Amino acid sequence: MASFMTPPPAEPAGQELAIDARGLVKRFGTFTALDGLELQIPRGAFYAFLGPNGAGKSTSIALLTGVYGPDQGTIRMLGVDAVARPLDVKQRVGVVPEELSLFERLTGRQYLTFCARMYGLDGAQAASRAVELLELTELTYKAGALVAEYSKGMRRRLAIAAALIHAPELVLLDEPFEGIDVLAAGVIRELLRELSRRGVTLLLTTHVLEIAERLATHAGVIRGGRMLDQGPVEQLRQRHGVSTLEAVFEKLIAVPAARNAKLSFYGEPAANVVPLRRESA
Ligand SMILES: Nc1ncnc2c1ncn2[C@@H]1O[C@H](COP(=O)(O)OP(=O)(O)OP(=O)(O)O)[C@@H](O)[C@H]1O
Repeated sequence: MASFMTPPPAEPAGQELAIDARGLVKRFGTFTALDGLELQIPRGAFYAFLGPNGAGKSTSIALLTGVYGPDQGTIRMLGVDAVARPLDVKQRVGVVPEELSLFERLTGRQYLTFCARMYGLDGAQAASRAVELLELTELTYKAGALVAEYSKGMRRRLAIAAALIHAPELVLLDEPFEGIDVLAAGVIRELLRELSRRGVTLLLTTHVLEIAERLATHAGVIRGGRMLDQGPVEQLRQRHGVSTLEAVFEKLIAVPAARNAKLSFYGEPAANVVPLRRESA
């Protein structure tokens, strides 16, 4: 596995938070997207940041990474005030945004080398990390092709490679599995697991709770820009008296009424149709 992924300096367990965001408020005009959000992620955690569509996950990531400033609240990342010293934080954090914007007229290899140089790596280091990360994301065969020629899943994998190029201590991934086929998803999952084993702190948003279930040590569920509950996955399961993260999610988020589909303009179900297996409520 990646030779440059040296673990960050050891911290006494449970004593320092990689992300400590308190009372975050973000408004877009009159709409309040984040409404006093609390987000605490211990160093070394693999944190699944969960919530329904529109809950405020991407907005939170935009605030954590300095895309927007908060209207209220504080953000400490890796012990640094991220609002006052955003550049110090950026050097140590990797980000895979949900909406990718890559340089289309570079090849995959050139793009990664460019990102590495932006983070101050020298030419030789940049080139060798690009090669290594192309391999780790199964993109070596596309290294010489223009990004414009990449499929959606390949772009997502390239963005993941780019986020790791400076060996960040903390990586934020907004829907990294979106558009990725099942085989590539396995590759990315193992890469994230390996980063986690090496002490890198990870924040992952995903709507695929099975992925969160398999990877996360910690989780937080938000809705309407507020944290409903967060903590180690085991504690969350116990607290809500259920055995899966999915069940924790469903207990916290009211099941939408739309789930009991009624189709008035179709006829009644035909008598001879084999009923589909009903999902458990
Ligand atoms: N630039 C913006 N201007 C106005 N409203 C915005 C803007 N960005 C986000 N919002 C609103 O803020 C809320 C939170 O959006 P956000 O994208 O953070 O949700 P999310 O949890 O990431 O959702 P999804 O799971 O669908 O990606 C939504 O109601 C959204 O419509």
